[in-house]
Amino acid sequence: MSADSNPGNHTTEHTNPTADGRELIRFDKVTKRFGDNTVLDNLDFTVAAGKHVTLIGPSGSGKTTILRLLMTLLKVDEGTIRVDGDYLTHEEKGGKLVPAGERHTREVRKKIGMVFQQFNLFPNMKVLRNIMEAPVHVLGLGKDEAEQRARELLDLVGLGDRCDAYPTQLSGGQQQRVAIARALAMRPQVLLLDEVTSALDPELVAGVLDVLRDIAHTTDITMLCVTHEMNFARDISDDVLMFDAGRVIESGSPDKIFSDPEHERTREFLSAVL
Ligand SMILES: Nc1ncnc2c1ncn2[C@@H]1O[C@H](COP(=O)(O)OP(=O)(O)OP(=O)(O)O)[C@@H](O)[C@H]1O
Repeated sequence: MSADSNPGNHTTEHTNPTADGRELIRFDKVTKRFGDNTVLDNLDFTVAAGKHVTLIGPSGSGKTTILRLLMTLLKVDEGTIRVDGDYLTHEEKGGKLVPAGERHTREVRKKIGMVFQQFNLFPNMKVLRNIMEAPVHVLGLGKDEAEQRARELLDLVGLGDRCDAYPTQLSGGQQQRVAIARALAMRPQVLLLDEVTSALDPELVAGVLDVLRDIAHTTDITMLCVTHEMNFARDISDDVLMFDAGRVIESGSPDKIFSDPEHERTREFLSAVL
């Protein structure tokens, strides 16, 4: 599984007919600290285009921090992150790598969509407008085209008949499906999923996971997913990365990680959650 002799360097390489082998996400020696708490420690990993990668590990091991760094909601302390070859954390100026400016960051971030634990919909906008807002205002898409895209995505998530509802008129599961459609409306190359069912009542979880399974199996979008839903992780993942204390301690296919983990910490973690 490792890309080279560095045990911390993890590369996704399982067969996926939709992948073209291009590297879409690359973390190089990324360190992130909060005060004297080192949350990510010299982390290297890559995700190839079209792959679905799930991050698992104990609470506090740094999984969400990785997604927040990719969304540029946090900044790295050391190291670099690249998305589809472009530096997210830095930009090249006069042949030198310098910390990225706001404009550069905004451009690279357009390649990334994220669905959060809390749905974060705009409460004062109807469902259709929630989805159209960013394509119109960030991508500059015409209103008709944005609306057509939004309607198609609402059909995809099974909510084609709720265009005119306000978020508060929907169940949590429906709101999360709108949030998925909203993330996809930007046509991102990578979809980040951060414990997207954790805030839902149990009976609403399956509907959201079914939509995501569908997207995983019928599109070529790259996914990086943090979840405690291990059956879902098994279903959609090409690769599973097991985190502990800010490092990837083990990675491999879901069959390998869930059925025959090598690391004692992985075995302990799985016996606690499965
Ligand atoms: N904004 C912040 N300020 C200070 N500490 C933070 C901040 N965000 C995260 N942390 C700390 O960083 C560590 C990693 O947090 P992170 O949310 O990435 O873990 P996680 O693996 O996603 O955990 P969980 O499964 O519980 O969501 C934790 O110790 C957390 O308390």
